[in-house]
Amino acid sequence: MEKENLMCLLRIKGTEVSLVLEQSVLSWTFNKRRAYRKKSLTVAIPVNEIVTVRLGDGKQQTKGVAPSTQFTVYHVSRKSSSKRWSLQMVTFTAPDAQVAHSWVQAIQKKMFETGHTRPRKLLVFINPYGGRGKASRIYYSEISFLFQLAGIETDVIETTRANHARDYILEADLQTYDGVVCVGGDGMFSELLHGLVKRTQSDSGVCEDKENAMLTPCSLRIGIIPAGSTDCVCFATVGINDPVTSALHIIIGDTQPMDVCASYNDGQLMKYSVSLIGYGFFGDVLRESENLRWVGPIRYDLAGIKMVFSNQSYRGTVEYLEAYESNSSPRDNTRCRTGCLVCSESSERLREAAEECQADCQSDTWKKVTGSFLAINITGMSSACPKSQDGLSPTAHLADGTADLILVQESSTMQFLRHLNRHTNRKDQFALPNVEVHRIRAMRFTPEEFDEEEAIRRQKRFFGCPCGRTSETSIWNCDGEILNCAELSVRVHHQLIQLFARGIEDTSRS
Ligand SMILES: Nc1ncnc2c1ncn2[C@@H]1O[C@H](COP(=O)(O)OP(=O)(O)OP(=O)(O)O)[C@@H](O)[C@H]1O
Repeated sequence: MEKENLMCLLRIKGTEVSLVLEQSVLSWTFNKRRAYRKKSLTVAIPVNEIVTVRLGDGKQQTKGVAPSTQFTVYHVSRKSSSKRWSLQMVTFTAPDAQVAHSWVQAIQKKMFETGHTRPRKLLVFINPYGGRGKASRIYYSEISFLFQLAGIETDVIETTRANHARDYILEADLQTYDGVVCVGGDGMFSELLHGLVKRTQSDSGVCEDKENAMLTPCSLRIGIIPAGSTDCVCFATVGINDPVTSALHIIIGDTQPMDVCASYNDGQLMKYSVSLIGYGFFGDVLRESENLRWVGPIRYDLAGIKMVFSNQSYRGTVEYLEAYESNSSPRDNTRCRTGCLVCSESSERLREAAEECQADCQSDTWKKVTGSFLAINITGMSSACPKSQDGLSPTAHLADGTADLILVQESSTMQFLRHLNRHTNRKDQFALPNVEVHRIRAMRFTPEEFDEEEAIRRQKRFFGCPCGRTSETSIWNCDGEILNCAELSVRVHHQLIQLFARGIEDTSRS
């Protein structure tokens, strides 16, 4: 770029501005205070938040101005206290066409220099039934033009059956893509997760069924355009369920690594998951909600109420491997936010400890808790959602190689309700005598059969088990899908996948 173009007098809607392009920021200052006195006089946008720049007036025709002297910058805009992003455009008028052309080239060059993580080609899966059929409309009316504007090529597939996306990823030639995107809910995300992790392991010759296998991290990133009835993964990684916000994170190439939990039963890989793996309460709620599908999304609330009052607990033994020494704990009252140091420093820490882990997993350093559990929850991230803004474990990290294990021992219905209620009122849900929480890297659970006396006691309860009979064991709820077993072991895989996201931005200080 010509040196004189780094700073230049231009016009926005007839008002003179000084436009400055620095290493990573484009800013303009209104030289006349009068017309813009209510607004900030200088506007600055990071170059990496520019979506595109084009010659022309971006449809804001200014009378008497030749379009060839104009250029338009399309960029991310955010309200200070909100996580919602939108697309803004601003049109500059240059003294002549040559100056306008040079500015476009200069901004494009800077975008290229800072934008090596931006995707150029994406594979998009739309679940036409996601979110009660709204996914296709959301994609075609709100998202596809954004990708076009940013010059991103897309191959779009509308799924025709469950597991269509997963199976496609397992077979297709993915070499030309920079990422895969799902337009749907958590179920669609889970399909992409399974497809990508399995595909990566098979391409790299890793046997994923072995519990102690070192899985190969996936190089393709996953984008989530939230369009389902549950979009928890999007909420916990972006901070809001808004399709346009997510699309803009994809376009500018944000990258958020993420831990993945692998669950095994009897030596067999059962599922991968990133948020909740729950036995007892959350397993029963899911099982019960399946019987209530006909009532719609409210089925989860109805099943939840029933299961709270059934107050069913399940005996067994939980063993876990604690996380390595680190500067975080589940009770430290911090939050995993954009640029989290605990996550970014975890790679170094875990690399050093990797060999030790291999040894530990076979040795005797497992800790043990035996009891009668109302709930056993393992969550790889906070599992925040619109209903519970801080989530199941508010301080959990997205990418530090750990999960939080929450054990809720048998208690009265009132005490359990108090624990559940604290997920929504920001009180400490772990500060109760029957609740404990541990930061872990692996866990295994062995159910215990109960004796005749216990069986009779359970049969006399007013609210029986979800299926109407007395159940010795619960089932596991793994990211909203049923694992029909009680014995389970779980292992956390550090930063196995990457999302087009940047974690939740800390907007409290802006
Ligand atoms: N074309 C299809 N037909 C039927 N099922 C599909 C199709 N495409 C995807 N699915 C399945 O639908 C399930 C739910 O999809 P998704 O998560 O996108 O929507 P949702 O509205 O959030 O779903 P839920 O009602 O389960 O919360 C996924 O598990 C996925 O495997």
